Amino acid sequence: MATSAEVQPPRKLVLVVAAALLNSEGEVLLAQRPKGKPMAGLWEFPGGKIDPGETPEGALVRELREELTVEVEEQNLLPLTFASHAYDSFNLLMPLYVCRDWAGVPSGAEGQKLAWVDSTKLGTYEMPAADIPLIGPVQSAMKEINDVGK
Ligand SMILES: Nc1nc2c([nH]c(=O)n2[C@H]2C[C@H](O)[C@@H](COP(=O)(O)OP(=O)(O)OP(=O)(O)O)O2)c(=O)[nH]1
Repeated sequence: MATSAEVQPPRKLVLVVAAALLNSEGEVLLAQRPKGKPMAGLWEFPGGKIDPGETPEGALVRELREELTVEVEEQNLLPLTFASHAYDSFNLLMPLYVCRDWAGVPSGAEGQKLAWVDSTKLGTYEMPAADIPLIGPVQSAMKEINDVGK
């Protein structure tokens, strides 16, 4: 006999897209999830859900404009890695892009705090569980870019 736990509907797959914005100081931008949102207070890579019919890159350009007031060209979004994580209520799939070129100065248009973080401090910010495996690849990308700049 099946128990109620066994007949839970399958968790839905939520597609989110995010960016590691890297500045000329060799830092990456993190945004703090605002109060009232799930996972409020945690630090994340800017981005958001992909709307129906959008490409991931199109969604990311839109999200960066809405959240940070910066303009990014799709050609400046370079795929880095992805997060795949089973949260309690949904499965997250989130491609992560590196972006080093944008127009404007990032500001938290939705009231979110922003932090430019150097590679050694990245692990000290509390992030969503899905983001933990992203820290290593982002640090490697930062190191590679900073080494080339020396
Ligand atoms: N942007 C972003 N979202 C992340 C990260 N890590 C992570 O688990 N998430 C999760 C948190 C949310 O459940 C989901 C993003 O959804 P969201 O609610 O912020 O997206 P959205 O901007 O479309 O917001 P909304 O329209 O639903 O208010 O992905 C990350 O690094 N960046």
